[in-house]
This record gives sequence, C-alpha cells and structure tokens, in this order.
Amino acid sequence: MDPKKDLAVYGYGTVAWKEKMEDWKRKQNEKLQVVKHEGDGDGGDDFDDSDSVTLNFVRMDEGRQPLSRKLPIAASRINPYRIIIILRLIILGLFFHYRILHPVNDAFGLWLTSVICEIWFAVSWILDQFPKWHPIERETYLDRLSLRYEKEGKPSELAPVDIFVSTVDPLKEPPLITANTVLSILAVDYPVDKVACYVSDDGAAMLTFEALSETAEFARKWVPFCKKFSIEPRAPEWYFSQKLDYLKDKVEPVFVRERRAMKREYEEFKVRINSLVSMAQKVPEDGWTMQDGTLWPGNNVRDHPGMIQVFLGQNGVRDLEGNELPRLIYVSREKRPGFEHHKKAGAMNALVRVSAIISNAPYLLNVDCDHYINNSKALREAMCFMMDPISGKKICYVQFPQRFDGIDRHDRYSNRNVVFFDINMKGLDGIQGPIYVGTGCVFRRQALYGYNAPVKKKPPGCCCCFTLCKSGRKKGKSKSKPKDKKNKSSKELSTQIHALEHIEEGVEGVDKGKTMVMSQVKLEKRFGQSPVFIAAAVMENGGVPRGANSASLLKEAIHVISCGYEDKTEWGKEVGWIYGSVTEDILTGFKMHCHGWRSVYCIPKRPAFKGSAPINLSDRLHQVLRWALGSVEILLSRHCPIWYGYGCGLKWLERFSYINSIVYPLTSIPLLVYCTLPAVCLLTGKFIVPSISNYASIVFMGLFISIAATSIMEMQWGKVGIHDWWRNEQFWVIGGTSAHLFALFQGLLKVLAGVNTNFTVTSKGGDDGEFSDLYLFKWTSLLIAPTTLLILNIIGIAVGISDAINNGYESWGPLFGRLFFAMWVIVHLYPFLKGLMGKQDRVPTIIVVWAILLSSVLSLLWVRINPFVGRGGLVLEICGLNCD
Ligand SMILES: O=c1ccn([C@@H]2O[C@H](COP(=O)(O)OP(=O)(O)O[C@H]3O[C@H](CO)[C@@H](O)[C@H](O)[C@H]3O)[C@@H](O)[C@H]2O)c(=O)[nH]1
Ligand SMILES: [Mn+2]
Repeated sequence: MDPKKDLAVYGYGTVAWKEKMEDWKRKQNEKLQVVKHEGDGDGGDDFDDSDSVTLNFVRMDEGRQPLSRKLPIAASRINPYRIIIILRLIILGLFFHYRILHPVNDAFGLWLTSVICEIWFAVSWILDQFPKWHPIERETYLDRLSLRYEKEGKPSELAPVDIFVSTVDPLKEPPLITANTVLSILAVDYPVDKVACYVSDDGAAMLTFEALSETAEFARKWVPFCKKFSIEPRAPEWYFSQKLDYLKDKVEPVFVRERRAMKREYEEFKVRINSLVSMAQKVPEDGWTMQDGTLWPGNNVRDHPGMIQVFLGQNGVRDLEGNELPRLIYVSREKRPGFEHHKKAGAMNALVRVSAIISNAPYLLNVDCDHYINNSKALREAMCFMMDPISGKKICYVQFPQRFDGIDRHDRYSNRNVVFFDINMKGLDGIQGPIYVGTGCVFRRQALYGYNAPVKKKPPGCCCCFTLCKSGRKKGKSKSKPKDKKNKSSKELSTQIHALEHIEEGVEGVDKGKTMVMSQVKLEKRFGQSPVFIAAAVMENGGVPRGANSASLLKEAIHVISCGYEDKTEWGKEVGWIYGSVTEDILTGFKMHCHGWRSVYCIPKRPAFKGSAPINLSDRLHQVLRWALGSVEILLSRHCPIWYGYGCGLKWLERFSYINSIVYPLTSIPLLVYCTLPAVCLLTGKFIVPSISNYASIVFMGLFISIAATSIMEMQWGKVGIHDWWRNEQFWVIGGTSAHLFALFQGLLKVLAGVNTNFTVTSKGGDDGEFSDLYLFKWTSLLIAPTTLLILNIIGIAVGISDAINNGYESWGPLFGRLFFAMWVIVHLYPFLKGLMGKQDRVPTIIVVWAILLSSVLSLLWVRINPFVGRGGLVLEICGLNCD
C-alpha cells in the first residue's frame, strides 16, 4: 500500500491523520481484547451496546482495507538479476563486435549464416527478457472481501458472475470431463443466486445435451454434499481419486457415511454417463431422437437452429436439502452453411449475448470444458481485485495460471509450461498485466464490449483529490448535455481509439448518461439488432432490465445466437472475443490492453483451476502447431502488435511481450539452421568461429555464464525448479524445429492462398490408466524435421570421431568444439527421441526410412556442393589479425 496515495483515497489525507487513526485502532483493539476476555470469563453473551459498536467499528475498519496487495520480489533477489541482465546485454555487444569482425576465412558462408542466426536469437532474447524486468506477486484478503460485501443479516453484495464452459466434440472431450467441470462450477463457494453456468456446445451433440441433463440431476445431491463438508476439489472425479487417507484424523462419522454414499452415487452417475456415451457411438440412420420422441434439432452439425435449454435455476428446482441451485443453461448457437462461425471465439461471443439477456452479470468467467474449478474460492479471489473500490475499476480481467492433472511425472513435453506461467506472466503483471490464455479468466463484461478503460477521476467523498483529471470534471457536464462533446480537447480525443470515437468516456456513467449520448443507431451498428441486448449492454453493473417476461427473453436469446446476428456489427472486430486467429485468446487480451485496461495475475496457494493436457508427442506437437499458427495469423493481420495500436494505452514493455508471443514461430528458421550447423561442421571439418584468441574466449565464456546466471536467478524469483526449466528449453528446440516451422508455412499459405485454418481440438484423455497415452504414437509429418536433425547430428559425430581417429592426436582439439555443439542439439532433442521410440523402444520404420533418406541425400549433396567452404574472392580481411 502506498500511504501517500491509498490513504488519501480512503480519506485519511495527512500523516497526522494516519497516526491518529493508528492510535485509535490500537486502543480499540485493546478494548476488544478486554471485552473478549471478560466475555470468556462469565461464559456470556453479555456484550452491551457499546461493546458491539466497538466490534463493528473494528470490523468496518478491517473491511475498509484494500482487498489485495502487490508483493514485489525481494530487492535482494531482483537487483542482482537486473545487474546480470545489463551485464549480459553488454557482453552480447562485445560478442557481436568480435563475431562480426572475425569472419572465418575458409568457411565464410558458414560464418555468415551462424552470425545471422545469432543476431535473430539476440533480438528474440531482448523481446523475451525485458518484459521480465519488474516481476510482482500478489496477495488477496478473502476475509476482508467478505467483511465488506457480506454483512451479517443482509443479503450478500458480491457481484454476480456468469460462467462459460466451451465444448465442441464429445468424442474428443468426453462428457464426463465436461460434467465434472460443470459440477465444480455449480458447487462453487459463492452465493447461488449470483452464479449462472452456460455451457456452449459447438458440436450440437445430443450426447452433450443429455449428459448435461444427467449432470443437473446429480448436482442436486453433489452440491449440498460439497457445501456441507467444505470439500475440495468440487469435481467428483478428482475429489474421489485423491490419494489421501480421509479417515486419518478421526473424521466425523456422519462425513464418513455420507462420503461413502456419495461415492456410490457418483459411480452410478458415471455408469449413466458412460452408457450415454456408448449409445452415442453409432448414429441412427435418421438421426437422433430425443426422449420425448421429437427429432434432435442438431442432427446436422453444420446446419441447425440455435438451441437453448435451462436446466437449473428455474421452476423451483432445488437441491436435496431444499436449497436453491445456480442456473445451468445449455446453449448451442445456430450454424448454417455459408456463415463463418469463428470457432471458439464465435461460441464465446454467442454466450456473451445470451448471458446478457438471461442473467447479465457484470463479470464473466470462461473455462475450457476440461478446466474444472479446483479451488472453490476462485471466484472470490478474482473479486478481491475486481470489486476493489479503488484499483478494481481499471481491471479488464483476472487471469489464473493454468495448472494440470494427469501429466507424466517427468513432464516429458513440457506440458506444464511452468516457465511461462511462473516467470513470464509474473513479469507481465508488473507492467500492464498478464496476457489472456483462453481459460481460467474472469472478465469485466464492460471491458469485453470494447470500451476504453476508465480514466482516473476524483474518488467520491474525498476532500483531498490525489490527481486532477480533466475528464473527471468534464463528465458531469457532458452527461447532461451531449453538445459538450465538441468541447473535449483534441488531445483527449486522440487517446480514444478509432472505433470508439463516438463513445463517450469509456465505462463510467453508463447507467446514467450514455444512452442519451449514444444514439440507438450507433449502438445497433455496434452490438447488433437486439434492443434487449443493447439495453443490457449499457448497464454498467449488470442486472436484467425490469418488466421482461421469460418467454420473450428466451425468444430474444435465440435471436442473438442466430448465425447472421453478427453481420455488419462490430462483434469479433471491436466487441467481444476477437476473430481472425485460432489463438483468439492472445488477440482478445491484446485488444483490451490497447484500450488502456490492465489485467491482473492471481496465483492462489491452492490452484484455482486445473485442466488436462495432451501428453503424447503427436498431440502435443499439434497443439503447439495450432498455437504457433494462431500467432502467425496475428502477425500477418491488421492486429499485429508490431504496428497496431500506437498512441493508446498499451505500455511499451507489454507490447514487447505481445510481439514476442507472435513472432516466435519465425525463430524456427534460424533454429533449424543452427541445429544443422554442428553436423555440417563435423562433416566438413570447418567451424563457425575462427580459432580464437584469449580475449574471444573470455567473451564467449562471459556470455555463457551470463546466460546461465539470468536463468538461475529467474528460477529463483519465480520459484521454478531446474527440471521444469530444462524441459522448457528442450521443448523450445523440439517445437521450434517442427511445429513452429509448419505453422509458418501454413500461416503464409492462409494469407497468400486463402487456405482456411482449422481449430483442431486436443483430445482430453478419459479416465483410462496411468499415462498409457504418453506412449501413444501417431504418425505426423511434424516429426520429419527433428528426426532428420537428430540423425544428421549423430552421423556428424560418428564421422567426426572416426576422422579424428584416422588423423591422429592433434585433430582432437578442434574437434571438441564441434562435438560439444552437436551434443547440444542431441540433448535438446532427447525427449523427442524417446517419444519416437514409443514404449517398445523401437522407432517406427516409416520415420527411420524417411529420416535416413533425407539425411543421406543432404550429406551427399553436401559433398557435391560444399557452399560454406571459403571461396577466395569472398574472404574479407577486416581485422588483419592472424589468430591461432
Ligand atoms: O470450434 C470450436 C473449437 C474449440 N472450442 C473450445 O475451445 C477450447 C480449447 O480447445 P483445446 O483443444 O482444449 O485447446 P488447448 O490448446 O488445450 O487450449 C488452449 O489454447 C486455446 C487457443 O488455441 C485456447 O482457446 C484455450 O482456452 C487454451 O486452453 C475447448 O474447450 C473447446 O471446446 C469451441 O468451443 N469451439
Ligand atoms: Mn485444453
């Protein structure tokens, strides 16, 4: 807490005031102690009026404290880290100075190629490094949240949240997994009337529909059980598979009994779901029919009407204990041939609109169907930021890290992504906030509508305003008189982003003034032709407009999920999830940061959400292929962060990071080249550096050490283990030489030839055995490049060593560098090699054939052409030194 700023905000303007307050607080505390003590003494509830007033004061005071706090990384950790970064930068300069002035005379091509690669690596290092300059962590105070918003005897004032679950293919995303996610949502620790769960079914599958119906029924037993015994996690599959001895600390017998009964109930539920799944295996000739005999409207996945079904939260359905349940709503948006549906982003936007009509909560949480709530207080954690009266207003979303279940112990393919989630994202949080990663993220609804972040304004009831802000003063006027718009200074106007020029003042004052300012026509152009949706969209604090009956609302809800609804509107361009990339997440978050919002990274001790990840090599490569492809799509689009959105709220280090997250597929080319160099060197006996001087070896060593040192220090402040770090390094090479490379070409194809990109959903393993999936092998052309690299380098090593044996003692010295270089490639590709071998320690023949073919062709070509070996004319003699 910054006393100068934050205290002023709370109305304690001066330091003297603050001291007085502290003094008062201390006295009150002492008094409270006494009261408590006496209370204990005569066993009594004999608080008199003044005592309870005191108690309330203390509570009120606590309730007024900020709901969260920034924890900067300790200076003793971060300062040495920064020094090393600067040193590394200087050494890098010296390194290039040397490299460029010392070409290899007899292998000029080799030298030039390697230097070009190194320059690219250096650039991408800078893009990656500097956003980590000022990492922070955060702490939340859930008790203060509750003191402030859940006053005893009054209805809870916590803000409502609409929760979105996306699912598309019940075969790859088993209904049991989706059901678990939904159950964990329905049982979340939050007032039930403030939670609504929307499940988007992009596959229009009757299986999903029926599984959801079963889930709703089971929730009536499951939810009261969770709440009664405060169990964690509230996804039954994961709760019951926890390997802990719940009988150890002599738990209540009631609990033991009910747990056993519940476990049986869950088993039965599972049987029902599984039988639904097995029934869904073979499609009847004339399509599916529902239980009441009518044809399932979604029989044609690409051509079906919009469907909405409210499962819970209406008609007085209650749980077994008679309590209300959160709402549960099934939504499958309309699909027609000839209409682009925009994959997940499109599905999310449909949900944004449906939910605006049905519940219109001011906050949204979105999760993938496999990301269940692992910490039932997750929503409260997010609210500690969003509902903070001072800092909350500027926050567009609270992102939680993705954590995973069911990953092999060694995390062979770096599925956990720990380096990204625990180092890079913390770094970003210190700038303008983490990027959005597609799941486990709580949004402010208004931020999704494409508004600008609010500008700082005078806090209400504060005598000593800490900033003077133009817009804050002007607002009062512009509300009453739209004409005043012209008076706005042009500077202020220029900070507004093009698409929003006609919208006054961002989010604030939506309730009161905006409807008047913005004409209905403009709103319709922006949000589409639904008066009900528009009425909901302009309400800053959510809530459903009064006087609407549910039948007409449902009709409107169907209207807003129709396939043509978004035509000629700003959906996907300025509003909602942004279209144009299969990694819609990066783009959507980027747009918000461009509007000046900040996001927050929240890492509760108990992970808030958990999901699954593909653990076999082929699926994993396809996943990173999709991610990289999404990045290339952004790179080549108008939203490319290199060009887009200057003069708006995006901070430059934040921009660096966005640039980094979309140009990384380009690194695959220099990486591939660099990984073939050692083999080339070994085969030709040349090297990328001339035999080096003492000075050069010091620079090289320095670079090496500084690289190691920055990594080690990052691991320290990020609390990442060496193992996770190393997996990340390895996968950087594996992904870089395969998936990223492919993505680059596919992305170019898309732009040049208009080939459409697919969203290949990753299959979420069912509950089958222990990591059997890890050894699953599926042939994919993604495997060719890394395999070739591996074989080339192995051949290189063999050739190099046999050469040295032939040529005697002296040739071992220079060989050393080359061997080291080649080994560097091989150890990075090692997990890949393991993946190729599958379980039986045998590489599938097709790969061996391909790889041997390719590498021998390359080696032969090599001998014929030999382009890197120096050609007299080209040799530059710049330094004139003859080092040996
Ligand atoms: O047409 C589609 C395609 C996908 N999805 C949903 O998108 C989600 C993510 O798909 P998944 O195959 O699990 O992708 P991952 O690579 O695991 O997902 C990460 O990366 C994606 C971006 O590529 C983000 O959308 C995800 O939120 C993020 O978890 C799933 O819930 C799908 O049901 C749809 O709703 N409609
Ligand atoms: Mn996933």
